[in-house]
Amino acid sequence: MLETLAKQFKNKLPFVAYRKPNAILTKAILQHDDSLHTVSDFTESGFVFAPFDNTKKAILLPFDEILEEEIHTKQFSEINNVLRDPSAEAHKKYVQLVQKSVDTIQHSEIEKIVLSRKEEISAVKDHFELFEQLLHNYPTAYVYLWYHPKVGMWAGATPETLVHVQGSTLKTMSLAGTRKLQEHVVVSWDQKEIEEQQIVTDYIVDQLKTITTNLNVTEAETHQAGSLFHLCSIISGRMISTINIGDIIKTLHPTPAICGFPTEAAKSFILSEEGYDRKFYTGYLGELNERVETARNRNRKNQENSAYKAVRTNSELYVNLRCMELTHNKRILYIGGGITKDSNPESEWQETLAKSQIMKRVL
Ligand SMILES: C=C(O[C@@H]1C=C(C(=O)O)C=C[C@H]1O)C(=O)O
Repeated sequence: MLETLAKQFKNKLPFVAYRKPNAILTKAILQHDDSLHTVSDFTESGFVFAPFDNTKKAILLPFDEILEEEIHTKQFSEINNVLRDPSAEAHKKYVQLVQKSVDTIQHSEIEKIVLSRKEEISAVKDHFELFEQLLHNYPTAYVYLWYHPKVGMWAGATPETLVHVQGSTLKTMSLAGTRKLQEHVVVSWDQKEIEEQQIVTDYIVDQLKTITTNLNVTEAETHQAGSLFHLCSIISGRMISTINIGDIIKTLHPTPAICGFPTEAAKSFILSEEGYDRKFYTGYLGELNERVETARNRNRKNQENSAYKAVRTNSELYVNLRCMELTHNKRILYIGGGITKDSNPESEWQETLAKSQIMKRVL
């Protein structure tokens, strides 16, 4: 598969390759021309790649050609320890921005702001080697490599589901709070992280309660993502009949896990203060309205007969975190974290350093 993707890239044709969490097979979608398709009403079918800013268009790669294969990976080299830390200037700027966010939260209606920064590193490995290393190191993440000649190339290993929809069944996730893996230390959570994650859960439940039935929320549990831990609850339900995946995306994105709360106030703080364009970082990606045939009644004798088959559409979308943009000579890493009234600027900086290691170890 990797050779086919390399050929597609050489011919400047769009593709995406991805492996779902804990899956064996990697899937690839190859587009046969270089047109730039965008989503208009979410009834389209294809692989969606959407930016953080929901006023901007989401890109769609149609399912022109689908490949599926187990990629046997190996660790190429030792973990990359030679990368320099970000500059003192980057540190100072981020700490100041966190302080400004804490001050804003303490003096306004805003409860949470998710701040982020980017870090540029010279490219060493080839794009496909890097993808292989992501696959090798992060079996429980959604690992992807995405390319469009008119947009660029992105790769990531995200722990966060935006939403999965199978027919009318819906499943989403509330993920927040971060701890670094430490040997022989059992993770424990402070009030700050518990509240931070509860803001996300409450928001999702509130957004979904009028458009779903049978809503169920699990207790927050510790969820491991590479060398990090997060607090996570699963929220599931059934969409009412007048609702489609587009309505669900519009109600959920951007969630307080990657934007803040209340959404509009947090978003305008981010757009005016963060000082750079997040592009597709904290956007979402995945299969949109994939048609899946299912046998309607397993007891029927004639299962071949199409009358006994039902077609439903599935969508499986993930939040674009632990990701980077790949240019011919650079890897641009995007990293962030949630700020609340109790955030400590230096700890928030350390959190972004820990998160950046997820990408740095495969560079
Ligand atoms: C924003 C990021 O992660 C999000 C923020 C988290 C936090 O604030 O603790 C945890 C998981 C994600 O929902 C990121 O990884 O860049």
